[in-house]
Amino acid sequence: MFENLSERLGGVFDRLTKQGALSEDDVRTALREVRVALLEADVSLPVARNFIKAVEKKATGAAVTKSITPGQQVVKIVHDELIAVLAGEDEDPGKLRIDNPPAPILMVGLQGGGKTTTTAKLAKRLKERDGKKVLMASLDVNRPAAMEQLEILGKQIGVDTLPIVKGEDPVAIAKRAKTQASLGGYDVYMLDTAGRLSIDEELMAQVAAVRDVAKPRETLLVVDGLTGQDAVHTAENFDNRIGISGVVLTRMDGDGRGGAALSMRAITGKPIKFVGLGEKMDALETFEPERVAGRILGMGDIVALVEKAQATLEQEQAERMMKRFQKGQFNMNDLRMQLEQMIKMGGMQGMMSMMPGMGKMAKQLEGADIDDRLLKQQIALINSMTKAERANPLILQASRKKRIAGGAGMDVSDLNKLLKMQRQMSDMMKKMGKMGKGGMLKQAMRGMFGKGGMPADMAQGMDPKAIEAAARQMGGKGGLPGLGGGALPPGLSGLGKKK
Ligand SMILES: Nc1nc2c(ncn2[C@@H]2O[C@H](COP(=O)(O)OP(=O)(O)OP(=O)(O)O)[C@@H](O)[C@H]2O)c(=O)[nH]1
Repeated sequence: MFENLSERLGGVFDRLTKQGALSEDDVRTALREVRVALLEADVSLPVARNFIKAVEKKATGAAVTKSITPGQQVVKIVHDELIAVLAGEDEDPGKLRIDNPPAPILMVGLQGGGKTTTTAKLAKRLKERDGKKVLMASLDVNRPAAMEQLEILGKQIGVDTLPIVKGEDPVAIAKRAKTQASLGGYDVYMLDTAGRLSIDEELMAQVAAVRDVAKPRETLLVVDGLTGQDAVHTAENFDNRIGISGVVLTRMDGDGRGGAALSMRAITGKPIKFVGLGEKMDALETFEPERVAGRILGMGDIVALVEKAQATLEQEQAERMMKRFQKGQFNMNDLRMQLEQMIKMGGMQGMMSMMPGMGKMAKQLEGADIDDRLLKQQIALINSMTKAERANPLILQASRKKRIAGGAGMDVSDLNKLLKMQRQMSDMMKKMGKMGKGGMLKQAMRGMFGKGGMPADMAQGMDPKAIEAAARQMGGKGGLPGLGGGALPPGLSGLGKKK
């Protein structure tokens, strides 16, 4: 149902194959296409616009791990955002309020949307999955065939229907259904109201009158998912007049554009509880945002791959480094990894904005024209060392230093700064390792390599005094606000100074 969107996005994402953090241009190009694709999938303009805005914010400068491409990263961000919009706050969309038996469920919608079919499908589901005793009643007095249709479906699925009494009005039928449900020991009774070709006053008044006597626990709007924006308007109308608790989108098995789901959730704010996927009585499924998002993108594999790559890489790296740090080992390879990680996290600024108490500093850096140049130069210095030198920088004598600096096109004084930085970080690691018996280090590592930089739980898990002590150990003359003493190794305090 979302072929258009997936094909288009596939094309865009294929082009984004470079490594490194995502540049604004990469993201913008991709998002322009995403937006067109959303509109083509019948997502309404304001919804598409807001969607793009949210993704843009998350994607620009997003960290990219080694084993995935920026394109894959964008897919993941778009995917996550789709889920966020589709799911809203609902935890379990398929769960209905059917406490206090008999619980009334009111089914509303336009004619031909699939209301009667969905009533029966849902009754079958409640009976079979939840073991509920269900009674169904047709309130469609305008079309006697509709009442018979429900009766036939009831027999087919083994669910009772309220006997048809000719000449009764919908409110009277609703009252009779309630009485029969109470007397018969039913858990649920479902009221299938009459449909109209379009929304009209008479229809709304009739449904409102039924609602007032039945006081439904759930009022489910059944709409044809293929009608796109019309379905969204219908939902808005029914919600304003009757008040709905959820939506069932039918005909999602068709080959329509399907963007209605996204607009529906974003515009009405009502949860999509079920989707109809065919004419058969079993063709009703709980609405699963992950599945729909996967279908919209047609890229479930990539998303899983990205998640797996990130998780494995992060965990392996974190564990390996933690073991070394606990022993107080911190050589040039470790330093290089740290510097690379900093670049991936959006440079100094990006990293600091993720660290507790350092948001202010990140702001100050904003105007300071800092790029990743210094970090890259430091990495270049490390790269021009031999394997033995990286593992044990203590062996670096004057001649080696000259060779290394020359190889990286820098001065020996730059290399000395880098060496000092490595020594201080190594000392710090030793102290931190002893201090918290690994506890603090573990937190710090998880913060560096876990999801999304430094999580809030890191700040919570840390003793403020320990943070201060560590900050003091990290040295540096220009102390950072929010972290007691200086927090940056001296080599890094030269950031931003143009060479
Ligand atoms: N492919 C497909 N067909 C469906 C789905 N849900 C309902 N239908 C079909 O749509 C047609 C109309 O469904 P009804 O349940 O009679 O529609 P209604 O909203 O009750 O219509 P009125 O009773 O006239 O108000 C039937 O042929 C159903 O089998 C679905 O999810 N997928």
